[in-house]
Amino acid sequence: MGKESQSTSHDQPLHHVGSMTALKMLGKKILSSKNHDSAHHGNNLEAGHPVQGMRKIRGHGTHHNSTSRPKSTSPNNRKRSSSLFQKNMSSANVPALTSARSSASIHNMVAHNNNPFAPQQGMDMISSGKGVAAARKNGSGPTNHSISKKPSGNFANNHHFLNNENIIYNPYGINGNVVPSRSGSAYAGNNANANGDISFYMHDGNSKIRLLPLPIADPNDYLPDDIKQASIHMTDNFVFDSDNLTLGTGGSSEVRKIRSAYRQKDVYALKKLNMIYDENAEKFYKRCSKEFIIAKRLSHHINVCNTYYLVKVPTTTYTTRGWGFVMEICVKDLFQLMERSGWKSVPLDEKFCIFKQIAEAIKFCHEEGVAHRDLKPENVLISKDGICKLTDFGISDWYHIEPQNFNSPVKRCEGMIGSPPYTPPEVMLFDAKKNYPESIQKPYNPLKMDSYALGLILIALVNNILPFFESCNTDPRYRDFEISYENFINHQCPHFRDKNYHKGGPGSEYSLARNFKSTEASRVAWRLSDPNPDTRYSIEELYNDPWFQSIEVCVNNDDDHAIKAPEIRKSSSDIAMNSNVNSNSNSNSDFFHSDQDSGSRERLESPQHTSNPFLTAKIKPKPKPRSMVDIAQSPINKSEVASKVPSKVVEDEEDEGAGVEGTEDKEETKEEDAKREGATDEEQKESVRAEEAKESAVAPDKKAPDTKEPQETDNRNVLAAFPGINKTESGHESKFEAKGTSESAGLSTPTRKMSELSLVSPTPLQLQNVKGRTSAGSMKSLNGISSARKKKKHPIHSHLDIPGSVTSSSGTATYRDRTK
Ligand SMILES: Nc1ncnc2c1ncn2[C@@H]1O[C@H](COP(=O)(O)OP(=O)(O)OP(=O)(O)O)[C@@H](O)[C@H]1O
Repeated sequence: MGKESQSTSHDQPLHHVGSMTALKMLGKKILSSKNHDSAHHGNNLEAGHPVQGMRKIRGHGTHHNSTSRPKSTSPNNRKRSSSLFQKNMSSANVPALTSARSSASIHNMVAHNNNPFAPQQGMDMISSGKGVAAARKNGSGPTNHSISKKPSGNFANNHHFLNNENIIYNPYGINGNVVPSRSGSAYAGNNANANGDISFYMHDGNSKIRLLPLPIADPNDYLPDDIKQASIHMTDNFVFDSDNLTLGTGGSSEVRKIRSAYRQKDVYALKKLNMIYDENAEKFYKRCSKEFIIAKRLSHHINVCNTYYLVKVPTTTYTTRGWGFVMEICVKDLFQLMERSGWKSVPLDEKFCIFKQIAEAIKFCHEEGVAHRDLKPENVLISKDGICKLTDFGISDWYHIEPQNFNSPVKRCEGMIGSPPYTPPEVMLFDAKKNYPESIQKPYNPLKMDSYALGLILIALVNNILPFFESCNTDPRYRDFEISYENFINHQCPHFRDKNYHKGGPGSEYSLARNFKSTEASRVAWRLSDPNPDTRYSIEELYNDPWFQSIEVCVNNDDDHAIKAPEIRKSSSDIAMNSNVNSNSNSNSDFFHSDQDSGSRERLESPQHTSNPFLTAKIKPKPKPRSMVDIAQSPINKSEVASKVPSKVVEDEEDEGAGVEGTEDKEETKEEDAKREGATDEEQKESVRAEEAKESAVAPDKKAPDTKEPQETDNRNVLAAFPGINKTESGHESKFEAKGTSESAGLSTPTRKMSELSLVSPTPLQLQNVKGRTSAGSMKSLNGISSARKKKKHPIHSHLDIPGSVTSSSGTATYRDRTK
């Protein structure tokens, strides 16, 4: 193995990439897009040209029973990467923490990737062997905001250097030749406009970006019955955050902050999904619905990021029309923690806790019949409580030959997928760029992909570096690792690979074992990252390992942790009915509602005649919207006011026990009511115009609508007709969010750290942090903590409490909590 490199400081000035300007004229759009990293990363990163040659491979592997055997990497392959390298690594001969780009052939992404849980019509593409892959692109993506560009060239010259860190950040391993564009958007193929789809001309400031053709499909058409949704429009119940905050970007998505339309404090993430490459609309819908189905079904574990809804997203100044996932919002991803300068000082037991939480998530996925297949730090989110949450099931798949029969064997895969170096060597053999002979490309076990990635993550967590760039013999450092591995077994521990062997692993004479400071821990890391998949630890073996069992974690799945599920009051039926009434005023709109989204809308408009079994609810017809003249003559709708009374009573009852927050929400609502009732005629007219305009676009700083609409009761009926809806959410309703306690806790200090920056109540994690720094009296002063909170297990580690390179007040701004 190579030697560890010396840390050298190469501070670089912080470059902020400017936001794109929004402009929409004559069917052309340039959407504004703020970069989030400049706001959220505490490190000083200088942008540079992405590393050429670094890659993250991501896509859908093909299954063994595929008729065609696709080659892996193609020019169209999806690329995404994050890279942390030690500075001077070339001279030191050892790479620092890296994650490399991912790419996968469009043609192999979904081969064998069937979706047994989707409606039949949705299965064609998924089992056809044709898939999609997306590239994370260079340019203005949020994560790239804090990195500047250097001329692209050889590998060593294209690192992103962290301030005071000898690691380099290259989140997407993007080729510098790529024309910068908004991250997460798709490039059109040459024939993108061949069908005359006018949507081609609607773009985000880059002519290569495509939009879905109109009408946007109804998500319910692609979902199995049990997770069909009452509300299919994001704007039914959510609004974009007016800060226009981008939380992250991926190869096929942009993640933005949204808020409940009813409780402004309730924030969620919207993963807006983009078409990729030459993907057509149908492939897009099937790909995205599959990801959603997997994510939704896994949304009942504390270490899995909750995915709530698959919704239609309108064209707004924030985003282009399409589909998106409404998700639990997190603070950052693990990669962003690991790149912080303070990461090196994080105690090992905290790192092991993170590792075990990720393992918990993977174990859960496997128990649910899903292989993640793209496990890496970027796909582990950290909640505001410091809890690890697995996300991004874009290339996950059901791994049983018969997906619904968990007794059926594991389905083997073929093809290049995943993210080097987390992609194991047996998968790298399918990388077309490596030109390995087909004879050595063997179908692989997708579960062992997850084991290997876990091992690499553990090594990266502990060493603050990644041991190599790619897990294949074209990487000299990987060859070193293989040789070390064989040496250890041949010369020191011949039984190391034996089942139930739980004696010591490699010691400090091995560079990739040294920092574990325990041969028990190094045993687990090495067993998981065994180059040989046949002897590599399975998740079951990992859980049998005594050292792994001894790791103390902050949270368990049965802990009473609060995940505040989105409140759904309006169903799409309400919108549909409104759309119908207002359709004349929206004829020129590019909002999907205004177009002939007739399939779903017609059903929703007349539920009593619907053929959709999910819409047989006794939907009380919504009162016809009042005309502007009517409103001008009589600003207050008496019938509406009357109908509010019982509705309010119900809410009051519900709010009992909801604590301070419920009270505040009522205050907010009262304010709004007062405002509305005091509005002038002109304001009322404006209000109506705004309501009508909702069909064409969502205003950037849209206020939460009236929360006391009489249809609330009706919507309960609607929701009652959807057995799957809110199933996950109801069990996780937040039991605590005291108001204003962070202020009393004195957490707003100039040198405060990230976990202290909560603008509302401190999390248990924060309480733990505060406990370490304040007296018991101070703890008691953190009042407003409900008994429910006290029941909650206190995390024992401060996973978010990792200082970055920037300690000045300007740096403090970068710690802004995105979940507020
Ligand atoms: N729920 C969330 N809360 C906060 N940030 C998020 C959330 N989901 C995703 N992100 C951020 O956005 C980034 C991209 O998300 P994700 O990996 O799901 O996108 P993707 O398009 O599937 O990526 P790719 O396809 O390139 O692997 C994440 O790495 C993370 O930083």
